[in-house]
Amino acid sequence: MIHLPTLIITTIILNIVLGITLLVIHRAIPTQKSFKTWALACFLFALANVLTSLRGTIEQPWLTIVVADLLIISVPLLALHGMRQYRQQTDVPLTSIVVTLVVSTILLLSTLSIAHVAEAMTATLCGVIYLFAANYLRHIRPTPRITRQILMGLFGIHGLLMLLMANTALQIADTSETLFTLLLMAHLMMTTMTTLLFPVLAFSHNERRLLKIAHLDELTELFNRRAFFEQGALLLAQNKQLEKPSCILMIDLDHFKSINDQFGHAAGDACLRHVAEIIRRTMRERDVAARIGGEEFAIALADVDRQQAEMISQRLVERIAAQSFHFDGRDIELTVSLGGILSVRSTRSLDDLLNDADAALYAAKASGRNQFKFA
Ligand SMILES: Nc1nc2c(ncn2[C@@H]2O[C@H](COP(=O)(O)OP(=O)(O)OP(=O)(O)O)[C@@H](O)[C@H]2O)c(=O)[nH]1
Repeated sequence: MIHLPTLIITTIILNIVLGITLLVIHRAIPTQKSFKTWALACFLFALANVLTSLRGTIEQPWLTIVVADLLIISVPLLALHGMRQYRQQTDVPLTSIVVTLVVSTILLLSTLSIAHVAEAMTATLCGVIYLFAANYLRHIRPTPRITRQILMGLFGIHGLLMLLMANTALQIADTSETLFTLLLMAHLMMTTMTTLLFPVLAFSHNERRLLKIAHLDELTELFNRRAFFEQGALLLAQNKQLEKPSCILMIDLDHFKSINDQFGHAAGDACLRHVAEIIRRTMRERDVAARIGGEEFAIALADVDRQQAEMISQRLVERIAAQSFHFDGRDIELTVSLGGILSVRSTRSLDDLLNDADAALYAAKASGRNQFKFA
């Protein structure tokens, strides 16, 4: 079993190294202030550990408990602040940090005489902030799902662990030091892994952002026409290699001109975003969905048979018709027509399949709209 002093020294050294690493990254990309914030969090964590370890040596509880605990609380606060800076790419007000630290100071001063209660309170606060941060990560997009999920998991575990630490601190009299050391070790591992993952999150986020500029339709954030031809062709090639059928769907809003005329262009844009969102929610990870023209969407489906393709098409048409759309307090009736083509041997080009899907779409329009047809 690792000794508590060894663990604390390891924590201090590791956090200083991590902090320096994050500062180096910040020097390389000075516009990303979040790295400086995360570096500060590491240094404060190291300092907090120095102060905490002095608890048995110097009789200055305001320093070894109040200041140390405030530093510990500021660590998840700064991690969260860095994520907010990252998401918003602007200066983020420090209000929430200041308010939390002021409230914490008051609570710490009032519980100072009962050290375990102060410790439990600090751990509880940290736990809650980590859980909040785990939830906040859901909003950082367009980051790859896996990076986000790992970080969310780490923050979540970290939050629960801190709550467990709070509980342990309250019962410290009957709890062995071993459990506390174990918890501290897990806490240390979490901090290290989270800090190491921040740059990964940031770089993959940046890469996604560049990808987004080149490949995404600005209005709907689905793929644009060019990206559809690239990604769709790739999917067809994969299907061909796996000897799986390929399916292309084309979707066109019904009477969209009259929606624009009646409710205005902004309402028309909102309708397009609404339809895109339903498409996004209906698609699976490997499907390729795009806005390929003004009010025209195309989808290449991965790995479906005729029955599944028809089920997806029906679901899309029905969902769009069923979900009433409101804009500026007014109800807009929105339906789409859908044309599909399923090529069993997948030897045909994307262009070719799109033409057939377009013909089927035309047939769906001719048959009265708000329906799907397959070629
Ligand atoms: N708001 C908005 N309108 C667009 C956009 N791109 C194209 N449009 C409009 O979409 C309308 C398309 O109209 P049409 O091609 O006549 O088709 P429709 O009225 O939907 O009729 P059907 O397709 O036959 O049901 C035109 O009025 C375009 O101005 C866009 O990005 N935003």
